[in-house]
Amino acid sequence: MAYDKELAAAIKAASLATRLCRKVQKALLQSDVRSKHGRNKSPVTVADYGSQALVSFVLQQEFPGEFSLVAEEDSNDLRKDGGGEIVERITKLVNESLTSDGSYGVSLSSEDILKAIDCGKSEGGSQGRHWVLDPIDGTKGFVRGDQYAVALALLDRGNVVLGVLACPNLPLTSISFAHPHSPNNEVGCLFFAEVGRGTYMQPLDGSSTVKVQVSAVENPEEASFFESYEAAHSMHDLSSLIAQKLGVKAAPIRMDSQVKYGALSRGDGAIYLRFPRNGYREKIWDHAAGSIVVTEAGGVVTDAAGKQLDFSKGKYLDLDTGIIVSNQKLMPLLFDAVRASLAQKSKPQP
Ligand SMILES: Nc1ncnc2c1ncn2[C@@H]1O[C@H](COP(=O)(O)OS(=O)(=O)O)[C@@H](OP(=O)(O)O)[C@H]1O
Ligand SMILES: [Mg+2]
Ligand SMILES: [Mg+2]
Ligand SMILES: [Mg+2]
Repeated sequence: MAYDKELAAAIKAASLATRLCRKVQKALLQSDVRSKHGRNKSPVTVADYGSQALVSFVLQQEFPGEFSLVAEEDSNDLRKDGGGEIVERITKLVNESLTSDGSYGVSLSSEDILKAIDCGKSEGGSQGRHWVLDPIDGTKGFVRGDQYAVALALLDRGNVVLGVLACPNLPLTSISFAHPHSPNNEVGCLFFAEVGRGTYMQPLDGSSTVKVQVSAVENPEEASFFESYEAAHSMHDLSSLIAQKLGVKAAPIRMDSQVKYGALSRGDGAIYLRFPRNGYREKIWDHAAGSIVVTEAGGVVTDAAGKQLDFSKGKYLDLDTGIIVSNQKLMPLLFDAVRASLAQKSKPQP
């Protein structure tokens, strides 16, 4: 089919990147965590950089000459004084991952690594093809030892046409409230979706593949919902008002990153609510892979005004107030509850 070669390359790149991330998460030292310059001082680790360098390198090998990548990280902080040691660590990690795979027979220099990271500087847009990468989505979760994802998607003329979501800490079986976390649960899932062909899930070793579908729940009382782990990333009070209006009974499932989209695509919960605080602009790499994984599993992803997400405008998503995700049956009810809750919140308090 249309994107078979791209899908195979994306699965390969994301799988290699998760090997690197798992290794780093196991041995995570505080010194591996840096604050990004400027905005919000969000954390970034050797694994974010290593994952981006690996995915960028693999995609360039697979698609020489026709390559555009929009990715979260850049090498600016690494090139500053004192960055040498961390670049060496990243280089070692990337080379170890490439050697363990054996496909490319190369050893990259520190400069090759910095260049590979900076290949992610494309602005995207509505023309041609662009890869979209979040090398670690949910870095805060990663550092905490919780959920995170390597999220890779392909845009073709502004539309997401494939997505791969590798979730190294997500149990292979449902995490819904009926089946709470169990320490014996095997973890590590990879979701992939191609436009018109559905969504599939594999264990990270690729040993089997199952087609997944969003939950068929029609009664909101039986639905459960996901939201950001970090209260700073989404207004939990607004989500709980929406849930209350819908009649949702279960407590929210708070999880980092696009793992929420993956879990929703296989029916672990039926609703994902994301309402960033005023002024936060959503980036395409935080939603591209997750959104196709959900829509190809039969779900719906819109902004709070009911409009489809538009990935064709460059690095940012231009959207109304928030992102809501659910199945087709619940969406009209959810949309009404969102509208009523937003109106209630915007009324001056007596
Ligand atoms: N203020 C604010 N509001 C909304 N979103 C923000 C904000 N700051 C950061 N981010 C982005 O959130 C990404 C993490 O996803 P989640 O919010 O789903 O998970 S979590 O709550 O952080 O655990 C996270 O992705 P990563 O940087 O890749 O981890 C950010 O892109
Ligand atoms: Mg980040
Ligand atoms: Mg992210
Ligand atoms: Mg990230």
